[in-house]
Order: sequence, then structure tokens, then C-alpha cells
Amino acid sequence: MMAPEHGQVGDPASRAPGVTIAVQDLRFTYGPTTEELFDGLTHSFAPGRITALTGPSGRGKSTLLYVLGLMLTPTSGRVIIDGESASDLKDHRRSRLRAHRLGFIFQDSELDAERAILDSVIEPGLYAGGSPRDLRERAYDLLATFGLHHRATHRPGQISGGQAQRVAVCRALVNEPSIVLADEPTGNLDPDNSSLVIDALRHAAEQGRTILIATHDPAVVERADEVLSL
Ligand SMILES: Nc1ncnc2c1ncn2[C@@H]1O[C@H](COP(=O)(O)OP(=O)(O)OP(=O)(O)O)[C@@H](O)[C@H]1O
Repeated sequence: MMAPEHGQVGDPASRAPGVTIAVQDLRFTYGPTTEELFDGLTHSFAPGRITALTGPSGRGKSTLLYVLGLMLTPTSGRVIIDGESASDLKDHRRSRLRAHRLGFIFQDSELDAERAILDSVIEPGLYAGGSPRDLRERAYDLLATFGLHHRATHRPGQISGGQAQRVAVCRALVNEPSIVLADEPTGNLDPDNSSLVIDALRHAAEQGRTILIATHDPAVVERADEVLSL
């Protein structure tokens, strides 16, 4: 496993695996008429580990990923990334942090139908200001790692659902994020494809990344290092 590195949060030069993400006294409500979620949750997610977020439908698994991903602001409590209170940062620093430290995988990731797979994989890197040439190289390497390099020039319509989810993993990893947040990444996959996606996330964890997966899939739970039930 790669040694943890520490740098200023949100500084692209210090982008590296090995970052803890935590919540402290977390509460969230979507509005005055909706129920409060998380009941003051305090929890720390360590690098190099996969945590499965489980629990009945509606308990807030997806919402927790959005809060951890700094797309929703806690009603009270904090998100702490690498020791810094990330949820209190100004918008532009939160955006930088999101672009450089966090990778996202959503269920049924919608890849742009008009774009080649490779271009979809590099897109988050372009948003983060990366060099197209470096990104293409990294994207090819990632696709190769997950057995998809021969699909680089294909369109999403030409690949299977399982392959598309592995492309989504590549897309989430292209910025070499410290933390990967995945929402039901195996939701609609058969056991073989589900297993390949879990392998891909396991590989990312072995590189020292912090992996959180919201899931109802027993296969994910079985292979997680830790289970947090909401
Ligand atoms: N945009 C929204 N506005 C208002 N309420 C919302 C919104 N999104 C989700 N909710 C509500 O917040 C609660 C938590 O939803 P969330 O999707 O996070 O749960 P979940 O545990 O991921 O569910 P599932 O297992 O079904 O995916 C639910 O009661 C849901 O109806």
C-alpha cells in the first residue's frame, strides 16, 4: 500500500491517496417538512479500506455520499477531510477539493452516448485542469487495468452494462482521488460483472484510497472491510 501523504486540502500538487474522511455530529434534512437523517452520526473512514454503507431504503445512504462529496451541506455537524473541516470551506475551495480529492461512481452511470469511452474517462480530469495528453495516457492505463483498453474508442452503446460500470470506475479514478464515493455501483449487474466492479474498487483501496459504497448488494457487503449500517 502506498504511504499516506499529507498536504493542504484542495491543493492539486498534494493530490495523493491516504486521506481519512470523517463526519462529526452529522445531521441533515432536505427541508423543514422532511425527516432528519443521520441522528448526529460521528464516524471516520480510513484509507485503504472499503466501507459498505447499508440500511433500509430511505435511511440516507445516497444522501450521506452527497454530503461526504460536498454536494450537500450538513444541517449541523461537519465533514472532515484530511483533518480539515471541508463542509465549512468557501465554495471555490470545496469545488477544488471535490475535483482533486474525490471520485464519484453512480448507479447506472450515464456515459455520454456521443462520446468515445476514452473521452468520457478523461472528462473529470479536464474539469480539474489536467493536461489532455497526460489524462489520455492515464485513462488508457486505467482501462487496461480493468480489461477495457480495446474499448477505448467505442461508444457506450457498444459495451455491456457491466463494462459501462467499470468505465465509470475508471472515470472516478482518473484524477487519482484520495476518496471514492460509489452509489450502488453493482445495482443492476449480474454476479460476474458485480464481482469485476468490486475487484476494481478493491484494487483502488489497495492503492491507499478510501472507498465508500452505498449498497444493498450482499456481495459488496461480504467483501467490504467495514460495514456501516444507517
Ligand atoms: N432531493 C430530495 N428532496 C427531498 N427529500 C429527499 C431528496 N432526496 C432524498 N430525499 C429523502 O431523503 C431520505 C433519504 O434518501 P436517500 O436516497 O439518501 O436514501 P437511501 O438510503 O439511499 O435509499 P435507497 O436505499 O432507496 O437508495 C428519503 O426519505 C428520501 O425520500
